[in-house]
Amino acid sequence: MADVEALWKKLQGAANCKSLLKKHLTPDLFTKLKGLKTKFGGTLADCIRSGCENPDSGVGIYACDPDGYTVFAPVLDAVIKDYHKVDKLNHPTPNFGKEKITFPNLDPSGEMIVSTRVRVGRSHDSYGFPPVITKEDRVNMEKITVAALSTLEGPLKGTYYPLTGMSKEVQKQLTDDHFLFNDSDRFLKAASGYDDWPTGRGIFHTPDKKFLVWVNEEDHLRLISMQQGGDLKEVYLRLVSAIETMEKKLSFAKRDGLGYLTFCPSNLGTTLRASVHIKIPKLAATPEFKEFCDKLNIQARGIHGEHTESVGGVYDISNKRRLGLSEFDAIMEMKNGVEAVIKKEKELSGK
Ligand SMILES: Nc1ncnc2c1ncn2[C@@H]1O[C@H](COP(=O)(O)OP(=O)(O)OP(=O)(O)O)[C@@H](O)[C@H]1O
Repeated sequence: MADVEALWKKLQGAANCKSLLKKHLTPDLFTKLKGLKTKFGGTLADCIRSGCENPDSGVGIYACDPDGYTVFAPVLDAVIKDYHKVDKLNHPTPNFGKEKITFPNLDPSGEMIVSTRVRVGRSHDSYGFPPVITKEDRVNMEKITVAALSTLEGPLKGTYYPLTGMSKEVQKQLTDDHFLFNDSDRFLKAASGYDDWPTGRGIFHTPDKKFLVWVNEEDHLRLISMQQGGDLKEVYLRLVSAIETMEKKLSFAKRDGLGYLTFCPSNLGTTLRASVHIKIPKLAATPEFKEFCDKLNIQARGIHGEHTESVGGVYDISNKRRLGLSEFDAIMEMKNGVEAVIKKEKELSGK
């Protein structure tokens, strides 16, 4: 209890903090929630530690485990509604809309889009999230995930490479090439995301690295499809095929109204982030860039992941909304946003 009180005091003292945690964890709610525990043993302190220690957090709260979304719903629901801009938590049942994906390459000339990537997160429903799991849990989860992955066939057939024992050079190269994660996000670190690093973590990928799975990074699983250029249709359909196959092999955490559950509430619902790395030096230099993206429900990031800077006018543009819409709608929102970005960049370049 001393822990949660100290964290609360820190949050209260952070005058410039603009996180959703600070906005929605009222003194009343704090009093109501501070002594509760989930069935995985998770506490409010486990959820808010990162946001209290990093007052510059945008969201500031993680779920300690799948049950945290129920036990700490009074604060998490408010944060979720605010982040995803929804009034109600009535996420629809999954709908990938495979038969409706007929659009052509988003950048047939290949001049602007460097690469396209779509990812989803999935959580084992019988394990907690990083703040409440042990080293043994991580190893067990790795085992069941890898066993399921090893049954994939055809274009999804690949090999699992554990982080333990992987040389620093190989790790760096894979990370620089945008395939692998690292342990450098201070928000995730404060949320126990890197405890027992690198035990239980690894990457599965096909020989061509077009389908990859991150094991025990931020989420228990991240399924990723990516390739050079702007063929979003090919990238998305490959991912859907992988999701449908993995669903049959593992049991994932879901909640009515919230969709698939992930460690960070910003990811739940579809858990889908579809992005392009795209050269937009002109548009990005305009003062209205952020507003332009906001209006289209898209988000711009640097090209080495969230909280990084752009390099040479190349930005990561992705759908911002993941909850309250279907996977198909999330993909269409990203596609329409990217098309608008391309049009604007061309206009500004006089093309
Ligand atoms: N369209 C893309 N093409 C190539 N690499 C990409 C693309 N989008 C993202 N990446 C790479 O994927 C890695 C992970 O990025 P990042 O952490 O921003 O997103 P994420 O995996 O979707 O997770 P989160 O949103 O939780 O941070 C980074 O190396 C990033 O450069």
